[in-house]
Amino acid sequence: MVHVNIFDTTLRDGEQSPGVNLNQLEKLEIARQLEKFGVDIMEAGFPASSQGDFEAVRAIARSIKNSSVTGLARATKSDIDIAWDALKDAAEPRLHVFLATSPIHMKYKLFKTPEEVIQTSVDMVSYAKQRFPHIEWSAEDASRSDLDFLVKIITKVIDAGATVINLPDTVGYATPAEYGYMFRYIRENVPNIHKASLSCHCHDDLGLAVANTLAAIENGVTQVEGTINGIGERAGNASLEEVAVALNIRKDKFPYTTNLVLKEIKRTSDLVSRFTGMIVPGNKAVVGKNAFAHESGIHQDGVLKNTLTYEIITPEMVGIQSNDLVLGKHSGRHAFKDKIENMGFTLSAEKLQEAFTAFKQLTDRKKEVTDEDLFTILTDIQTAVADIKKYELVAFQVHYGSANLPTATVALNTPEGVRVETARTGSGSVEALMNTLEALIKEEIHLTDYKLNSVGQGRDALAEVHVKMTVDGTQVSGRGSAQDVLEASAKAFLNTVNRVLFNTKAVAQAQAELAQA
Ligand SMILES: CC(=O)SCCNC(=O)CCNC(=O)[C@H](O)C(C)(C)COP(=O)(O)OP(=O)(O)OC[C@H]1O[C@@H](n2cnc3c(N)ncnc32)[C@H](O)[C@@H]1OP(=O)(O)O
Ligand SMILES: CC(C)C(=O)C(=O)O
Repeated sequence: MVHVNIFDTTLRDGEQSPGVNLNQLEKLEIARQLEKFGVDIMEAGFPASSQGDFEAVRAIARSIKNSSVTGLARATKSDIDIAWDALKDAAEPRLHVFLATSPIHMKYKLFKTPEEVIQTSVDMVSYAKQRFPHIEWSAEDASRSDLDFLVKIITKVIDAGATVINLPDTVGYATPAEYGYMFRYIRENVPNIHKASLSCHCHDDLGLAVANTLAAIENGVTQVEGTINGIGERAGNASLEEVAVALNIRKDKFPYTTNLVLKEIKRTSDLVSRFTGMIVPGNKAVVGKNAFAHESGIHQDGVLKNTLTYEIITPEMVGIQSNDLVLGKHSGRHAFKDKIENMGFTLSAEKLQEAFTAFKQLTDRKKEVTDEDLFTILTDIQTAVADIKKYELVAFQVHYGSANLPTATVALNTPEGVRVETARTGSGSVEALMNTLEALIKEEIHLTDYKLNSVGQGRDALAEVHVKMTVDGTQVSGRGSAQDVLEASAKAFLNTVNRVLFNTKAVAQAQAELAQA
C-alpha cells in the first residue's frame, strides 16, 4: 500500500487564523501532542516573521524527536538563514520555501516576471540546499497558475535540489476535479518528477478543502498538509482529523497508510481549540459535540437496534471515552493521578500538587468534576509560566441590579508588587468589571472580542472566557475559567495582559527548562 505523509501546519498556517496568538509553552504542548498523534512533519512556524516565532520553532525543533520539524521561509536569503538558525538542531532539518506562480500574484504582488520567479526559486532552493537536506518548495497559488509554467518551474526547482513539491490551493478556488487534474498533469509532464514527492495544501474558502485533498491523493500526492480543526488563514485549511478518518473509513476508495494514531484525535482537537480560543462548532465533522449524537426518533430507533444504521465512525475510534472513573469530593491523589495520566497529561510533582489543590477547591463547589473540567484546569497549569511578575487579582465585587448602574470594585497586585484598587461603572456587569480592570492597568488596552462558553453541562458547569485585545498596540488573546462568569472574565482579562508583558520572560524560561530537560 502507498504511504501518505501527514504534514501538520497548525502552528504556522493555523496560527494565521485572525486573532490566534499562541505562546511558546502552548506551542510546545501542541507540538508534543502532534507528535503523539503521529504526524510525519510539523510546520512549527515562520522563523523570520518574529522573534517569538523564531524561539518557538527553535524550541520545538530541539524537543520533538519522532516527527520532522520544518519552518516556512520566503524565497529570500535572509528568511532562509533565519530558518536555518531556528531549525539546525532538529533531528532532520527541513525547510519549506515558497514563491507565488500565478499570473495575479506574480504581476500584482511580487512585481516579477515569470522568468524572474523561476530564477529566484532556483537560486533560493540551491542556496538552501547548501544546508538543509530536505527542501519543500511551494508554488503559492498553484491552482490559479498556468499548468505549463508549473511544469517548467517544477522541473528546474527539482534539479536545484527540492525534494518535495507542494502545489497549494492558496485561495480555496479549485474544485476536486481541477485540483486532482493539476497533479496528474504534473506527474505526466515533469520529466524529473520521480526525484521528488508531491504534496497538497488546501484552503476551505468554498468548503472544498478536504474533498480537494482526497482528490489530490487519488492523483498521486504522497504528502497531505492541513491543520487540526481545520483552522488557518481566512476560512481555514483542510482539517487533518477529517482527512485521517476519511482515509480510514473509506479504505475501499483509499488504499493508503499513514502513521496517524486516530485515538489521539479528540485530545489533539481539544488542546488546539483551548489554546487558540477557536471553539469547535457542534456540527463539525469528527470532533464536533454533535458528531456522534442522534436526535431524531427514527435515528435513535435505528441506533438502538444496530449502531451501523446511522453511525459510520465510532466515538472510540477518535478517542472519545466513556467517563468510567468519576472524580468528586472524596477522590484522593491516586485516583486523580491515574485519571490525568489516562487523559494524556504528564505533570511534574509540583504541578501535580497544584492541580490536585485546584481540583479539591473545585469539588467544594461542584458535585462531580468532569473530564472537561479537569482538561481546563490541567491545560492552564501545564502552560502557566511560573516565577514571573504579573498582574494578580486580589479581590473584586460587582453590584448589579436591573434598576442600578452596574458597578465593579477591583483590587489588584501590580507587577511591581503594589496593591491598587478602584471602581468603575459599565452598561452591564461584565463591562463594569472590564472598565475597572482597564483603569488599574497602566498599559493601553483595547478589548476587541469577548466570548463566553460553558465547559460541560449542568448548572454548576465551569465558565470559560476567551478575550482578544490590543495591549500597547500588540494584538493578543487569552482565556480564563472559573465557576463564576465574572471571575472567569477577570481572569481572562489579566491572563491576556500578562501574556504580552512577560512574553520575553516566558521564552527565556522555556529555553532554560528545555536546556535542563
Ligand atoms: C500563503 C501563505 O500563507 S504565505 C505565509 C503568510 N504568513 C505571513 O505572512 C505571516 C507572517 N508574516 C509577517 O510577519 C510579515 O509579513 C513578514 C515579517 C514576513 C514580512 O513583513 P514586511 O517586511 O513588513 O513585508 P510585508 O508583509 O508588508 O510584505 C511582504 C513582502 O514580501 C514579499 N513576498 C511575499 N512572498 C514572498 C516570497 N515567497 N518570497 C519573497 N518575497 C515574498 C512581498 O512581495 C512583499 O515585498 P515588498 O515589501 O518588496 O513589496
Ligand atoms: C505557503 C503556502 C504553502 C501556503 O500556506 C498557501 O499557499 O496557502
